[in-house]
Amino acid sequence: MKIVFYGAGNMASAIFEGLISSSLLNSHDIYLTNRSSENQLQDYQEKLNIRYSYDDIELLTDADYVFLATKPYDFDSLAERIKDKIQPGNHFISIMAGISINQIKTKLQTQNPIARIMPNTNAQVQQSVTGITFSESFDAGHKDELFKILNSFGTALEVEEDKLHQVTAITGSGPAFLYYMYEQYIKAATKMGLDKDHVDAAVRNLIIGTGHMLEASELEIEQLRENITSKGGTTKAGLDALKKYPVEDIFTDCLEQAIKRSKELAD
Ligand SMILES: NC(=O)C1=CN([C@@H]2O[C@H](COP(=O)(O)OP(=O)(O)OC[C@H]3O[C@@H](n4cnc5c(N)ncnc54)[C@H](OP(=O)(O)O)[C@@H]3O)[C@@H](O)[C@H]2O)C=CC1
Ligand SMILES: O=C(O)[C@@H]1CCC=N1
Repeated sequence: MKIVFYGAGNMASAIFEGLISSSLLNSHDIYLTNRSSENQLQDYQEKLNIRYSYDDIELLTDADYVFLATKPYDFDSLAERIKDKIQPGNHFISIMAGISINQIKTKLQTQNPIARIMPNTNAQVQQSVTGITFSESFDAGHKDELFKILNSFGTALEVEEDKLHQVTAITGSGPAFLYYMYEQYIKAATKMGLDKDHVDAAVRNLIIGTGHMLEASELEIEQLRENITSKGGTTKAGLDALKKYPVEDIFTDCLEQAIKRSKELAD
């Protein structure tokens, strides 16, 4: 199999690093290119043994899956770069937020199969939650094969194309929203009289351990929380303080704004 990444930035690298670690593919199945940051490609060649090129004919010839992994606003220049060099067997996989299959089809001037995916950077540790939607021309055999590829770096779920806006906000951007909360928790914790480095390490372990509990336990999240909350105890005191703030409203606003921006990018 030959997989090409147009764009080797934060999201693409999480995917190809996750793919290689999963051992579904080996590094020689993957080719990278970007706009101009050749030093990055050289680093990946040295570190992961992945080949790179700026020759689009070499890249696209015999490529089964071609990941479109630029920022949405760079897609026009990418489309100009490759539209005359597309090969019949190329299946395009866009990770770009907002840009529709129809827009991709029009800009690339192609009838080749196109899928849109919305992964997240947890792909790097094979834990991406990935939404996927297909163009009509994507046949069943290639759909199955692509699901195998996506499931090797997490869990893929097919959704209607117009639902990708929600997926983008909830799980695509989601890690950033959670990281932001953790940052605030660490900032607050460092005011409690402990050494900053210790707090940082302790909270990282707290987050990792809590994630493992979610994975291992069959209990609802609410029940897991209640199991920690003793009557008249410290947790209840802290939670009562937290409940004075409209936490759900804050996250509703956060997700609505992210969905709105995804729709704006589509326009
Ligand atoms: N970051 C995330 O968590 C997620 C991102 N996404 C989507 O992934 C896409 C990429 O985001 P991210 O990885 O963060 O962005 P980065 O800025 O980290 O990477 C963008 C990459 O695109 C390359 N590029 C730009 N123009 C061209 C071109 N004309 N030809 C080839 N390569 C080009 C850049 O190359 P160079 O360095 O040489 O300029 C760079 O390698 C976005 O569309 C985003 O919506 C989706 C889900 C999650
Ligand atoms: O911020 C963004 O637009 C991209 C899409 C999802 C995560 N990062």
